[in-house]
Amino acid sequence: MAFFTHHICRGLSSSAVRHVVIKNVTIIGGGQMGAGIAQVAASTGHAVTLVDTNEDILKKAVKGIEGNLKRVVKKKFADKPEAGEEFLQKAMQNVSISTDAGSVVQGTDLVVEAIVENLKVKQDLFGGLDKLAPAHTIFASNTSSLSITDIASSTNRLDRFGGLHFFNPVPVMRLVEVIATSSTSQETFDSLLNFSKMLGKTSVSCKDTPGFIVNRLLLPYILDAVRMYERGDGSKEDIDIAMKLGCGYPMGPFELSDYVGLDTMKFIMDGWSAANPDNPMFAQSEVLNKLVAEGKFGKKTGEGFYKYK
Ligand SMILES: CCCCCCCCCCCCC[C@H](O)CC(=O)SCCNC(=O)CCNC(=O)[C@H](O)C(C)(C)COP(=O)(O)OP(=O)(O)OC[C@H]1O[C@@H](n2cnc3c(N)ncnc32)[C@H](O)[C@@H]1OP(=O)(O)O
Ligand SMILES: NC(=O)c1ccc[n+]([C@@H]2O[C@H](COP(=O)([O-])OP(=O)(O)OC[C@H]3O[C@@H](n4cnc5c(N)ncnc54)[C@H](O)[C@@H]3O)[C@@H](O)[C@H]2O)c1
Repeated sequence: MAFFTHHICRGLSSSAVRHVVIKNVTIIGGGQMGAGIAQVAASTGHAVTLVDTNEDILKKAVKGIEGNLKRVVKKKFADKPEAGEEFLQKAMQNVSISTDAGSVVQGTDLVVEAIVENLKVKQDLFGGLDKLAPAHTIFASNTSSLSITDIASSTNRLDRFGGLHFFNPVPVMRLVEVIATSSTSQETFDSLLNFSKMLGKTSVSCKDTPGFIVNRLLLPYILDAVRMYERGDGSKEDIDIAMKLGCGYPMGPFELSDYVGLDTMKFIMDGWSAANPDNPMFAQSEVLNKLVAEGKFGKKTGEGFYKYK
């Protein structure tokens, strides 16, 4: 099916381009990404339910969202405190939490999944929700590296399934990769593009290929940095400094890996190593495996490549 590119609709009048207006959003996974997506969706007028299996994670997520929004208010409404307070209250009223995904999805327009980077866990989640969500509900995964086609295969709504790959931290990073599979309907694709626009994001699209655009280019870069470090050619500190001062990156590869989460990095690596067993690029990283085995996942656990206070 030929898709509209999101800058040019190929010869069709605007009336032919339809999309579902998304108001109620269920975000599954209250970790780094889910909380960030919830913050942005709630502060742009969407009714958001953040779902996780762990109640404590949900409570921590809501506290983090409120803290981040207070930072936004301090800056954006510096000379309009009342308007700032109203913005904060409205956004927070848009956020609710639940540990019961099955009941929440029965009243939702869009499910955005941001759970652990494991294909079977994602498939099991969507397979169960598919039986409970209304027919019009669109499903989207925030996966970093898995195939949207493979994730969607556990459902019967292949036409209403796509990828929405946000970047960390979601409130700051302006990009969303909007991914259609060969079964995604035009209406679904346009709805996901429109939703991204309503969030204030800039979207790009590409085929449903491993890592989409950014991660397919980011993975080799980070892996080469890790190999350089493992060979003893340079310290992790100097490699980070070199890429920040030499290329203007806000974070070097080791800082970024700690920020993303070494557990997630390992999930991604394991998937790509298994899919490409003969490609030396995806050979396992000893230093990554050791850190993860020791529970050192980076910023989220207080230690990864670096120690955090
Ligand atoms: C190790 C082996 C690896 C094996 C290979 C596997 C590789 C796989 C591929 C990689 C993984 C992919 C992961 C994912 O799918 C894709 C990604 O998300 S990649 C990550 C993209 N993100 C980045 O590159 C982030 C780069 N860093 C930055 O932009 C900045 O450092 C920062 C994080 C924004 C922090 O900015 P600073 O200026 O340093 O610090 P401040 O605290 O002043 O923040 C500035 C500004 O931003 C606001 N802000 C910061 N953090 C948050 C937050 N969490 N939520 C909301 N707002 C935040 C802060 O308020 C400031 O705003 P201001 O107050 O100034 O208006
Ligand atoms: N961390 C990043 O920088 C980043 C960026 C873009 C995309 N992603 C992708 O987003 C997803 C989440 O990443 P993260 O960094 O937020 O992970 P995270 O570990 O911070 O959060 C994952 C959350 O999902 C919850 N969870 C796991 N299984 C669940 C289930 N069956 N039902 C409900 N909740 C469940 C966990 O309790 C946890 O709170 C992954 O697919 C990852 O590849 C991560």
